[in-house]
Parts: sequence; C-alpha cells; structure tokens
Amino acid sequence: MTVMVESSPTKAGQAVTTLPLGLLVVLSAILLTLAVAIYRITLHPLASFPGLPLWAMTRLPYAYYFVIGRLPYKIAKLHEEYGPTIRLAPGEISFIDEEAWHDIYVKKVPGFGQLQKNPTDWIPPQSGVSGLGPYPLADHVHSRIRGNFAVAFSERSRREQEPILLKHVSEFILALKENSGIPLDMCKWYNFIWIGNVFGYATGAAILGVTQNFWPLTPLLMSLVPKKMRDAAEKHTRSTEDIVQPALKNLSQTDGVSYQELLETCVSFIIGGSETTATLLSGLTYYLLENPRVLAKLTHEVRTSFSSQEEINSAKIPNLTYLPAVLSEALRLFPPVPGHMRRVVPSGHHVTISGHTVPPDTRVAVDIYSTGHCSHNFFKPEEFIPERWLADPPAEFRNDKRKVIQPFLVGPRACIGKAFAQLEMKLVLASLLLEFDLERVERKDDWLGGLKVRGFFSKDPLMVRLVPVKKE
Ligand code: HEM
Repeated sequence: MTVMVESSPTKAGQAVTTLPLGLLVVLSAILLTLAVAIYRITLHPLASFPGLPLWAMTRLPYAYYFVIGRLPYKIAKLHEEYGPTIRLAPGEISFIDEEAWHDIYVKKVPGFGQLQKNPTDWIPPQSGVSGLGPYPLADHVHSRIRGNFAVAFSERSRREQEPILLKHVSEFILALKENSGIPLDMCKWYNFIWIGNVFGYATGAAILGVTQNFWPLTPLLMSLVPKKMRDAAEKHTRSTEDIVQPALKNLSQTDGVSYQELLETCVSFIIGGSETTATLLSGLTYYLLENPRVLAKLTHEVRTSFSSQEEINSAKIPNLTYLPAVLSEALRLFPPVPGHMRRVVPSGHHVTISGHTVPPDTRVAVDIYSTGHCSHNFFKPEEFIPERWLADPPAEFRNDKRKVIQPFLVGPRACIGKAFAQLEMKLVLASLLLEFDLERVERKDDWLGGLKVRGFFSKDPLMVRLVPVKKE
C-alpha cells in the first residue's frame, strides 16, 4: 500500500512534496542491502579471502547453482581460478588441501571440542530423534550410538558378514547373465545389490524392535506376525553376522541405542549404503567404457587372477594392484558424496585452518568434488589415469596430492561403512569383468556432463550391453 504524505510548507512558503512511504521503504531496503553487500566485500572479517565478489556479497549465486544442480562443478571452477582456499558465500570458506581435512574434521578447538555441524543445514527426522547419519548430534550422543554399531563394522565382523555379501554378488551376476545381450541401465542394476542386502537386515531388526517396544506384550505381538517374517526375525536374532545385530543386543539399555535411534541409523544404512556404492560403480563403468586401455588392462588383471567367481573373495582381492588404483581414480573423479560437509567455527573462538585464521561463526568445509578436479592437486585432473595411484606412479604424477582424496570423510564422523563399501565395490567389479565383456550402447549426449547434483548425483540411464565371456 502506498501512503501519500501531505505536502508541507517550507519557511519560504514553498511546498515540498515528500516521497510516498512505500517508495521510501523500498529505497531504504535497497540502500541497506547495498551497504551490507559493500561491507561484506570490504570490512567483513572474511573480506581478504579470495573469490568472486558477488558470491561474497550474497548467497544467491550459491543457491542458484544448487537449484540448477551444477554447484559442485561451479565450485571446482572457482577453486581452479582463485586457489585452494576460497570464499563461497558471505560467511563461508571452502578448502581443498590436505591440511584442511585435519583442521576441520579431526582437530579439537581448545575449550570447545570438535567443530560441529550446523543444525539449520538439515531438516531433522520427523521423529525428532537422530541416529548416525547426516543430522547433527552432540558429541556424547554420537559416540554412544556409533560405539554400538562400531563392532558390526570391525574387521572380524566383516569376515563373518562376507558370505552374505558374496551371496548377493553372485545373485547379482546370475541376474545379469539372464539379461545379457540386451541394453541394460547399469545405474539401476547397481542399486539392486545393496538394497537387497540391507532390507534383509532391516526387516528382522524392525520386527524385533517394534515388538520389544510394547513389552510385556512382545510374545503376543510376535504371534500375530506372519510365520515367514517371524522366522526371519528369529534367524536375525540368532545370527551374529550382520550390521544391526550388535546394536540390537543393547537396545534400550544404558549406553545402548533407543529404538528410534536404531531405526534412524538403519535409514542411513539403506540410503547411504545403496546410493553411494551404486553411484560409484555407475561412474566407474562410464569411465571404463570411455577408456578402453584401462578397461583392457583391468580385465586382464581380473581374468589372470581368477578362473571362477567362487575364487573372488576378500582374501584374494588384495593380491590385485590395478583394481584398487582404478577404484581410487573413480572416487577421485566421481565421488558419490560430492558436496562439502560443513562445520561451524564456534562463537567466541578463532581457529586456524590450513594456516588461515578463521573468525567465529564461519562455515567451513573441504569440498570433496573440487579436491579431485583441480590442477592445484593433480596433474591432468580431468583425465582418468589409474596409474597415478600405483605404488610407483609414472614420473609426471609423482607430485599428485593423493591424500586430499577423502570421499568417506575423516575423523570421528567419517563413514562407518568405508571398508565394507570398498570391499563390496571390488567384489562386484571383479565378478563383473570376469564374467562379461562390457559394450557401450551409443548415446548422442554426454552422460557425465549432463548429470545434475543435489546432494547426490542424479544419474541418467547408463545403457550397457553385457556379453558373457566364453569359457573353454
Ligand atoms: C562409496 C561408498 C560410500 C561413500 C563415498 C560414503 C561416504 C560417506 C560420507 C562422506 C559420510 C559423512 C557424511 C556426513 O558427515 O554427513 C558418510 C557417513 C556415513 N556412512 Fe557412508 N559412504 C559410503 C558407503 C556407506 C555404506 C556401504 C554404509 C553402510 C553400510 C554407509 C554408512 C554411513 C553412515 C551410517 C554414516 C554416518 C556416520 C556417522 O554419523 O558417524 N556408508 N559416508
């Protein structure tokens, strides 16, 4: 609404027409915005950090690139242009060097502790209770929950769980054989492996959890559950070899996890565990098809190391040298979690990150996608060259900063499933190349270049024809 202010006579008797109130408000808002923007690029404590002035003035360009799904690509370009430390928004700094990993995600601030996640970056779970996963948790709550799941991810547990994993890999290969010769969308196929795996676990856990929640009615409720599901839950409680079992034993005990924490963590296992490994395997398949030399070399290593799929297991996989190099190169170029896991510098504290003094309340992160795509860290960064990861890499790659590649994060909040995921991806890849020749089904557009990112890569179909290998 525009309010007209009456004309008022001056001493000289002339009438001065004052501005409509609405216009005054708009003008003041514009002036204030301009003043804030100018402050942010001149006097603001982060003003000396390099970057595009518009990004330092307002978060709008950041939001724009996020909405159109191109944010990681844009941030990588900004790092390439402005260096390993850049200002990404008025109150945010992005890093891509090795030291920053330690300074942000591992080091403790004296008198405060670890840098924390920002609660407003995440929509909390509907239940209001968080488990392991992206949502912020106080250190003591996080370490209690994580402690309950840590046993399930130990080396020993992984060996016990391996038969389950191998069973799912061989079922996956069998299903692919039944569909060989026709174009398959490998992105979808890779998602099936882990989904099948985790749902098996989660069903047992959920049944048991729900009924225990209503103790002393548990026996009655269990009798209402269909026999097939009851047997699954029963088998689940007897087994020691899955990722939920150890936490389930301590359900609702002091220092154990609550039912809701268990469920929320299972959600992270399902989403975090399936989407990530499937994304990596999809990207890797694309890179292999684009680089026939690498595909041929890797296929040769797999087929000279194993003569049947039954031989492929965690004891033999470490004998391969090219396979882990290929996986590392794919994680460098196509990290399944390509964003920046922000932390906040606590109020009243300055911290040193990569030699820079960063003021209180600043958001800081290492940008995972940019670490692998910038020439500050790698020679020929956009090329898929697994040889750079070998124990004795070619001379031109000796200065590559391999330790900046941390797709699973570092520190106490790093991925709990790292070793599990790496084993799973190696088993799948080795089995696939042992059994099939991969043929690209031609596409007109560039699969990789068109992918949008909003948290995860949203993957377009990656059509591949699998030709079974003829065995003598
Ligand atoms: C290539 C595969 C994977 C990648 C790249 C990956 C990456 C990550 C990253 C970057 C984080 C930190 C997220 C944050 O700080 O918000 C994380 C956390 C987590 N990941 Fe993974 N992940 C992978 C596979 C898996 C698998 C297979 C599982 C389950 C079996 C899993 C379970 C989790 C859980 C539960 C957390 C939260 C840990 C905590 O809060 O302490 N991830 N992952």
